[in-house]
Amino acid sequence: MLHRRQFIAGTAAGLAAAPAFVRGQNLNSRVQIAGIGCDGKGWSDISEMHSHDSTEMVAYCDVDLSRTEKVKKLTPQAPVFQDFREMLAKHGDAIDAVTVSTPDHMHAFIGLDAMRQGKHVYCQKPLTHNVWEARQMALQAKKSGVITRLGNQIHSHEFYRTAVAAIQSGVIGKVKEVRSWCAATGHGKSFHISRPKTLEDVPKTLAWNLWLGVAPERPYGGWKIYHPWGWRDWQDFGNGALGDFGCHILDPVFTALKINGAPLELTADHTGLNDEVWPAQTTVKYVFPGTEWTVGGKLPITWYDGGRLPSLRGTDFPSNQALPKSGSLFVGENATLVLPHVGAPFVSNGVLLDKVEGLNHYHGWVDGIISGQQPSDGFDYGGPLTEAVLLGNVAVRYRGTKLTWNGKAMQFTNDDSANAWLRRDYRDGWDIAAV
Ligand SMILES: NC(=O)C1=CN([C@@H]2O[C@H](COP(=O)(O)OP(=O)(O)OC[C@H]3O[C@@H](n4cnc5c(N)ncnc54)[C@H](OP(=O)(O)O)[C@@H]3O)[C@@H](O)[C@H]2O)C=CC1
Ligand SMILES: O=C1CO[C@H](CO)[C@@H](O)[C@@H]1O
Repeated sequence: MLHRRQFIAGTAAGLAAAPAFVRGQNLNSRVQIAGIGCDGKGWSDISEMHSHDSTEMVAYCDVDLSRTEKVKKLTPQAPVFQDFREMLAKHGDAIDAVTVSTPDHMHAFIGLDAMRQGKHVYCQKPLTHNVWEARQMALQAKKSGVITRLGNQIHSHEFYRTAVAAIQSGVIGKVKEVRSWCAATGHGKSFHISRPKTLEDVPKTLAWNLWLGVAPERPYGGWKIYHPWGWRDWQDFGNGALGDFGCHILDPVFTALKINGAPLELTADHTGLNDEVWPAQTTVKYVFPGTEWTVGGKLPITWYDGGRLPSLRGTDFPSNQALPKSGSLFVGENATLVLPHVGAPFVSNGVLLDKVEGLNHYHGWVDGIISGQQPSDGFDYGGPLTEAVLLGNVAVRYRGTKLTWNGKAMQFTNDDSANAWLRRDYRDGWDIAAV
């Protein structure tokens, strides 16, 4: 039998073309994973992958070495890098798969490069920072034949799975309309109007240029101005509350109603936008094509964030009953289903729902690599979901204007200027090639 390394070396030439899961099937060993982004959500992604019986964490990468203490304790033998490109170049033979848990602006740059090298990818939500990148991620996953999963772990949670099964059992009838909302008002910076004036020195452990990556240059502002965590509200790095929570809260809507098409049109309203940060409160009215689980040819879905709440309660939903802080209302022909964000779903007519067991989302990806079966929520699904979410932030730039969208052509059809917001200009040396 070939040694693992020999096997990989022997097949490396054909790797990009061959389905990469072939490696996992023939290894007779563990799935060897590298974690990119080691703290914050990265730490939970890494520890969950590590807890699978058939994995080995073989390398780590984080642009800030001060944030790698936990992974060094977890597997002291695994090398730690600051630049994922160096990690893949020097250690790539030992790596079957990667987790990408960096801030959003780097997901596509890293994820595409990894998939082009035949690595399976588990990537945090939203899948990318802009619509074009989401399309490229889905195309590359298909081209490389790798096993992918979006890191919206609640997709596999008992509550979301229960709601999906209930809707598909017909308990509320076909769905007429959906309202989804999120209490978050960004992450505390959505009222800032400009960048910090006082700048702190870059910590010695942090490679600021690598943190910036594809984004335009700007000085390191200080702890939590951008890194870690604070990047979410800034347009160059994150996508505000919609980008942060859309792929969580809209996920059961997409899964339950089998939405796999792009919206037909969308209109946004909000509390104000500058050139730097996303608005504090946003509403996006989408119209999607109807599906087998909806009434008629069109499905309205409305998104609210920053504490805005839906006014429409739907069939039989008592107007004095409080809505959860975040969640979705599925207005059906016969009743309304309320799905709190990570809360037990309930139906307005009091029908008790059959509980569906939750699954380990992270392990589902590893099991997919081992079996060669793409789990639900791969980039073929996470790409379109992310596109829909991020289209909302394009509409935010055209407050009050209805934008019509041709998903297949990836184009707005009634305002060409909006098409410029589908992707960004990449910093010199950080370009992303189309698939
Ligand atoms: N699924 C979920 O429930 C959650 C998902 N997320 C998602 O996870 C991702 C990360 O968010 P979060 O952990 O809160 O962010 P943080 O800023 O706290 O952490 C990101 C980590 O990635 C590192 N990093 C940044 N850029 C790179 C790079 N180019 N290469 C390698 N490492 C890098 C950071 O280092 P540094 O210290 O320099 O910033 C840090 O350790 C986001 O996409 C977010 O949306 C977040 C929370 C929950
Ligand atoms: O996905 C996420 C889940 O919740 C966090 C807040 O508590 C978010 O900020 C994060 O990005």
